[in-house]
Amino acid sequence: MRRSAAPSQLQGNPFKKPKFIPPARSNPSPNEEVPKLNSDVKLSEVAANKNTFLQSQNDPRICSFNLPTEESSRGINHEDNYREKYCLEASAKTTSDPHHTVHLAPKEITVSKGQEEEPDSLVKYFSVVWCKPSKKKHKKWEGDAVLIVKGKSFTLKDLEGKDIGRGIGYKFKELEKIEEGQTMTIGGKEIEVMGIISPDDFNSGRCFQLGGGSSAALRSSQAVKKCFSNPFKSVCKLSSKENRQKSFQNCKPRHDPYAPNSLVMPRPDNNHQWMFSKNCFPVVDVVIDPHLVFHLRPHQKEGIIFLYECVMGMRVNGKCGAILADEMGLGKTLQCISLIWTLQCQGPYGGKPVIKKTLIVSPGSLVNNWRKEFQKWLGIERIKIFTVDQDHKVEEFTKSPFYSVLIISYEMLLRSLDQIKNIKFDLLICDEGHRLKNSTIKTATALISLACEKRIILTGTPVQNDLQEFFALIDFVNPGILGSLPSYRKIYEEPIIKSRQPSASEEEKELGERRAAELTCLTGLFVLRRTQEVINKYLPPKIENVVFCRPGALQIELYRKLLNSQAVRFCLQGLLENSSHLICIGALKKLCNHPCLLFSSVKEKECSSTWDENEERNLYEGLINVFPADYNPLMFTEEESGKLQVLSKLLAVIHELCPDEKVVLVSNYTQTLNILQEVCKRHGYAYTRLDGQTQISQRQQIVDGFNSQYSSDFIFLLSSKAGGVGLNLIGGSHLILYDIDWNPATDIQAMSRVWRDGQKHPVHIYRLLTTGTIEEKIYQRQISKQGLSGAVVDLTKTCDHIQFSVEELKNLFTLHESSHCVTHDLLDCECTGENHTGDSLEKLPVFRNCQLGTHQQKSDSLKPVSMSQLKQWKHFSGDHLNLTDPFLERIRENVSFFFQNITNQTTAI
Ligand SMILES: Nc1ncnc2c1ncn2[C@@H]1O[C@H](COP(=O)(O)OP(=O)(O)OP(=O)(O)O)[C@@H](O)[C@H]1O
Ligand SMILES: [Mg+2]
Repeated sequence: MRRSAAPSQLQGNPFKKPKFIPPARSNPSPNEEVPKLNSDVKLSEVAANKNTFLQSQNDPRICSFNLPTEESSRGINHEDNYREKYCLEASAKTTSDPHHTVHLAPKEITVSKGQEEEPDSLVKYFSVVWCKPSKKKHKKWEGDAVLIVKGKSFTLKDLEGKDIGRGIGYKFKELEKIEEGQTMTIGGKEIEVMGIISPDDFNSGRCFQLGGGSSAALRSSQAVKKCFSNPFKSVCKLSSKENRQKSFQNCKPRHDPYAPNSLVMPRPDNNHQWMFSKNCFPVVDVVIDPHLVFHLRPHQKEGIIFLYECVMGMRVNGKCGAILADEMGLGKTLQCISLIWTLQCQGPYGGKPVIKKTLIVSPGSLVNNWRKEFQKWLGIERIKIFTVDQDHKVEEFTKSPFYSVLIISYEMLLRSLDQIKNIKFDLLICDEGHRLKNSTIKTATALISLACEKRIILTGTPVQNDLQEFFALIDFVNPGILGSLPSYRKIYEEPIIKSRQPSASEEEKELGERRAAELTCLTGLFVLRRTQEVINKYLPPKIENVVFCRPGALQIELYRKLLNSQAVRFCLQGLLENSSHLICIGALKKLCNHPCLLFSSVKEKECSSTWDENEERNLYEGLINVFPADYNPLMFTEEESGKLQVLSKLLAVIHELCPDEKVVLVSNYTQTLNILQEVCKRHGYAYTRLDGQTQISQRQQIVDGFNSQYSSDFIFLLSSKAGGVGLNLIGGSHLILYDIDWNPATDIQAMSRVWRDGQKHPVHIYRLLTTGTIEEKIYQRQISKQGLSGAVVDLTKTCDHIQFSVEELKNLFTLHESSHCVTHDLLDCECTGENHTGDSLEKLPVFRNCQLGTHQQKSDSLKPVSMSQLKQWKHFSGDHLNLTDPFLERIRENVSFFFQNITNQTTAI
């Protein structure tokens, strides 16, 4: 029989070959069975939570069988090596699975009408080749497939996971006897059985990775070949024997690996040496510059080892990408700088540098922050940095031999793509790289087109909430590792999503969980996320307050009027266009910030030509009459807004009690910032401002100015959406969130700007909400299950993405005038607001602080607090304030309720 087109026929039968080798297992001996995951290892836990299927990405129980051997990690024995510990744990838990059939509980075995024993639960899997039925002796096989036999029925799936044949009603005995080499006609296709697939290989999806064009084994072998032919060619060329001998003699580590506290990178194993050390250079220890090590936090040392292993292709065979998804403020920048500096000066083979040029792409507002961080950690002499801006073009970098690092914004990158493409970069770092989650957008396409193999994405946002976005990020750093998008969808996304439906069968649930676990395992090798807790101990205390401000009399009157408007009533009857409720919500939010904002909007609309047709007419009608006849929005008063009154008093007390401290004042709206700015002026507070309109080139200057101890600025006005991401505002130790966003990520991003490394003072955070209004509802949504689930951490998600039922809209459009705090009413708390000290914190489960452990998702500080966590906070009504907090004391008469939580309470406030 002639075998032709099926890929497995060209490569031989994969199921007769050694099984799929997990990519990072770098040196399995040829005869060694690759350990499979023991089902005892509770992989199902990983997927149990619908939204957290990848939460244990780096769970050592799953992945650590890929960790380096004792020999290969010898060099880092000066450090408390977290991996060694986990390696042992994992080896005890891994085992090979000899079974090829799945026997479910015997009670499921049924007897058919014909009394033929027909256990429906007995499922077998085979690798097959198929073609259309023909009488020809020499078959022309058209493709590989997976045959799934269950009872009397079967399904044939191609290697992209699509069903290509189905049949029922076969004789059980016929199907039972299927064996290797057998040919048969089934479902209109002729097949030949090539081998048996273990349930484990099927459930994990590995059988789809083998044999086909997207096979992981094939991919990695291709990648190996590619790397082998070109690994470090550009940086370590040797011409003559003489040169080589000379170089060999000079092969010494750049820094002493045995010095106390030295940080030494893992040595490459034999397999790596065979692939990459073409000139057979001796292996030399790569040692991080002690100057840097002195400053590094333990998690940063681990992060550098992780990044090193990834980009060196030591974790995933032939793949050199990584995602560092540490939470905000953990120092991703410093970890990358350490990596760049190390690879630029050193390498494991003869000490030759691994990289020459690095490209860093970041949001415009962070370009200069990168430069500053390089200077901060390495000084100006060690490394030459080039930042691209209006006056410094890429050409300058190209012409000069001095620069080794190019830093450019995403926007500039698009403009200079042609020049960038002509430069050979050995390392590409994309800061705030979650923007590449959509591979069709221009920036992503541009970056994908760059030839550089070593790619790192940095992001403070977890990457695993949306399976398609996850694919885009993974495929960017390690192209092809998850196969093609269609096959990824069939093999991972569809079963995982199906398994989360309430209607999913046990079988579907199990399959989804196994696929999720496999995906986790595969990607966890090069995705690392640690949470804020790892640096808490280096930070000063943080006092977080949620402050419920009583609305002003004018606000209440206007609020009632808006709720009685025709527009709101139509919304509640479902009579208006889809987006009408957004207009109503927008108006209520403006009113909460200050009535003058609403006044201006109404006046603006009245003058607009579209006023007559506009739905806003239904909303605003009669509203102007509620304002005093001579109302002038420019002459607004603080008393008209509950929050503004509180803010004004807060600023005064901070100014008075802490004259050396500064305040970051955040709003999502430019117009509101204008009001806040006016307040600063009226009180004579020196301020600086950064919003969407601020020139990118000026942003770092503004930040530096504020952070400087010599600056006279008291207040930093920040539009969080416009420029909050990635900024370090440690000059401020009080942060006031003036308004609330639907997306908790926006608020959390803003709040993380001050409580970070380098902060000297205790940090006070005030979140202002107007009691009983829509702001409370938005807050409740943030902290409720509904808000906590799903991709709440995605900064791009806006209110437009939220679907509201009429019931929810009714709740949104209700003003609770008599409650001190609707949020507290909802907590099921028995206290009456008399200085409740919160439920015992001991009752809370103890969460591990990094992804390498369990419960990672729960301790993720990017998640807003939950309702039950809020109940643990101290809380009290304004009337019962009985704390020594002088700041709260000063605002109590305008506040109906407080929640307070203190982290790191080591020193008195
Ligand atoms: N080991 C360290 N010692 C002292 N300060 C540090 C250390 N590591 C980082 N920092 C400082 O902490 C601040 C935050 O670091 P960085 O900007 O790199 O955080 P990040 O992880 O990129 O956060 P984000 O996700 O918000 O961008 C910076 O000012 C940085 O200089
Ligand atoms: Mg950053």
